[in-house]
Amino acid sequence: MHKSINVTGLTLLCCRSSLQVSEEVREYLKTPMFDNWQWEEPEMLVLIQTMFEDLDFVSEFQMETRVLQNFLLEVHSHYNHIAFHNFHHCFCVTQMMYGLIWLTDLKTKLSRTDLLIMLTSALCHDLDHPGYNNVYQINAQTDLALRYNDISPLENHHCAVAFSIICKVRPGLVSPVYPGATSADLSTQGSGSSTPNSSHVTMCILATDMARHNEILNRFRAIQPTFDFTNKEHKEVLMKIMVKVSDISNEARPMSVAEPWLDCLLQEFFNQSDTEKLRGLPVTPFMDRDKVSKPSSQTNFIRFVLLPLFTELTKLFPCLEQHILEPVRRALEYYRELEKNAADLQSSTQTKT
Ligand SMILES: Nc1nc2c(ncn2[C@@H]2O[C@@H]3COP(=O)(O)O[C@H]3[C@H]2O)c(=O)[nH]1
Ligand SMILES: [Zn+2]
Repeated sequence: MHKSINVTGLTLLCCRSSLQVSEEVREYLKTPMFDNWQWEEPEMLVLIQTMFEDLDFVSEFQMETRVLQNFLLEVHSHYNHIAFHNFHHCFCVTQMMYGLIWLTDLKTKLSRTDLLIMLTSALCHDLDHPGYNNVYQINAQTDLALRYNDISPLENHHCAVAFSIICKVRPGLVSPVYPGATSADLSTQGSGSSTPNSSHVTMCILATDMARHNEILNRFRAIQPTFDFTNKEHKEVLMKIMVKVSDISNEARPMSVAEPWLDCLLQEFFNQSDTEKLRGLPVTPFMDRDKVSKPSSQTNFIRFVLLPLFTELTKLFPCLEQHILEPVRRALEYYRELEKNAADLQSSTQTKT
């Protein structure tokens, strides 16, 4: 299901476009206001390269431009042409992570290695997503479910694909993040007591399985009042939370950016539930086109998933209130209003008939 893309052409485009990232765009890229819909995929690759540069990864880890570009091209080619879990989603999650790093001033609180792990995890977190979720994988007894014994089959697969890509483009890019690296960087770039290794990227990607949402959020809630950036466990929970927040952050973006994302998500959801119906599998209720509407999908998701998660992160970083919490509250009001209008319309139609 990989895209057939002319890699040489894309590389050329990358190189050409990299000359054009203005100071203004670099600053805009650091905000949750960023509008992904205005950019083509080759431009997004250049923007991701810019993120690596502006977080000093390129200089700090002596990344060769060619190796970094090869890595990004491999990542790009391993996202599928599907409605939601595609390269645009990968870009948005990575860009939100990048924005959060700047907004929370994490550059002064975590090591460059930790930040590289977080950005790499965001980039790789949905690699080769087939457009059908874990429940489907398990119910349909797919190869992925069989391979991973029904345990986070998709997330384990995303990690496996990430590894295969990283091994392919090694050593330039991954030496600070992965074990077995010969680079002396490993000993100098480490974050205190924690030696960076592959398990950190795996840890972050596996944390995106929503089946583990409450477990991870509750742990963060418990440590949040006494949070200590030098505590290894605290830091790891924060890294997981940052990837999770970035992954489900569409509603923190301007409505003009967020709403088309919801259309994409529902398209993928409905496709899955249609397939479930066709194959006689249990139908996932929140994906069922006969039960779900745009407003009902969002009011529940915002109230029960987004607000509790974003509120907890905002306690640690109060500056995030205006950047992620307020837009999500506005989105809730917007969808509540739509839900109410739809209910009013339905009851007035019923009265007439
Ligand atoms: N209803 C709703 N679900 C979302 C939204 N963003 C993310 N999700 C869900 O959160 C999940 C995060 O992990 P997945 O990528 O597997 O699938 C995602 C969707 O099921 C959203 O804006 N609305
Ligand atoms: Zn995702």
